[in-house]
Amino acid sequence: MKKAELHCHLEGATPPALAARLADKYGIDLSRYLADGRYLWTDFSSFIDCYAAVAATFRSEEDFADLAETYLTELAEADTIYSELFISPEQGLAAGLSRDAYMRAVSEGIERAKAKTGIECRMVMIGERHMGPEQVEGAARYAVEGRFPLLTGFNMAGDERMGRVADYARAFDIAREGGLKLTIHAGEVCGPFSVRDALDLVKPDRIGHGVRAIEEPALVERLAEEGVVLEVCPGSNVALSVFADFDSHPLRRLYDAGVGVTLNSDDPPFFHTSLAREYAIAAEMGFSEAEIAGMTRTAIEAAFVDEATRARLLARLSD
Ligand SMILES: Nc1ncnc2[nH]cnc12
Ligand SMILES: [Zn+2]
Repeated sequence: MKKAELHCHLEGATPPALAARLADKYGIDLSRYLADGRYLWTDFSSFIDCYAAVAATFRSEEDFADLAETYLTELAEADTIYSELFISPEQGLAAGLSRDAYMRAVSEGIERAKAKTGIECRMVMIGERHMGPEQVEGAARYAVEGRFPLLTGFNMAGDERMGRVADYARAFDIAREGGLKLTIHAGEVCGPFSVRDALDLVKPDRIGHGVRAIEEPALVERLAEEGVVLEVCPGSNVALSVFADFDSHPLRRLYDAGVGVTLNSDDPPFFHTSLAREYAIAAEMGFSEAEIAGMTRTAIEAAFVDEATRARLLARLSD
C-alpha cells in the first residue's frame, strides 16, 4: 500500500546503532541516553533531552546527508512515495556547521534518495519552542530567505508547555508572509487550549498531533469545518503516554467527525515504531484498507508541494 509521511523529525529518525557509531567516532559520552541499542528516556522532558543529545552526535555535512538518504530510502522500501522532514539548522550550528552547510547537506541526502528510489521529499523548518521566541523568529527569518527550493514549510516543535502560542505568532507571520506553508505542534502534551490558540493565532494549514482536541467536541467540529489536517502520530502518543494505549487513542473519533487525519512516526527509533508500523496500527484499530488509503490521499492533498508535484503524487497513488 502506498504511504506518505508529513511528520518526522530528521534527527529523530537516527537509529541507535548510528548514534552509537557517531558518539564513538567523535568521542561523545551518550551512556546516559543510549544503552543496549535503545534510547533511554522516561517522560516528555527526558525524551526532549535524549533527542537533543542524539542530535548533537552529528558533526559533518556527510553525517546529515547520510541520515536523510538512509531514512528516505527506508521509507521508499516501505512503498512511501512522499515524505516531509522536520529539520533544524540549529543542529548544524551545534555541530559546528553553518546553517547553509546543514541545509545543503540535508538537500543532498534528499536528492540522493530521490535519484535512487524516486521518493519525493520536502523540508519543513523547525523553531524550537523551549529556545524562546527569538530563536523561533530567527529560524523563520532564515527560512524565508528562500535559497533552498526543497524548504516549503515552517513549524514549531519542542516543549509545548513553554510560553503561549501568542509569544511565537510573529515568527509564523514572517514565515507566512515569506510564502511558507504552516504547521505547528499543538494538542500533544497540552490540551484543547493549545489547539485553539494555534487555530486563532497561527491559522496553520496543518497541526502536528492536535489529538487532545478530542477533549472538546466543539473544537473537533472546528477542525473539520476549517479543514485543518492533523499529523497524527499514534505510536508517539502512546509511547509518551499522551494516551494510555491504542484503544483509547482518538484517531477513529477524529476520523468519523470528518477531521482530516494522516499517519506519521514522529521520531521512529525513539518510539520503537516506523511509518509502516503506524499504518499497521491503524489497521489494528479497525480502519479498512480504503480508509487508510484515504489518509494517504489526505496527506498528499495537505503536502507542502507545488500543484504539479501534487498532481504527480496523486496519480502515483493509483499506480
Ligand atoms: N513529539 C514531539 N513533540 C514536540 N517536539 C518534538 N521534537 C521531536 N519530537 C517531538
Ligand atoms: Zn513531532
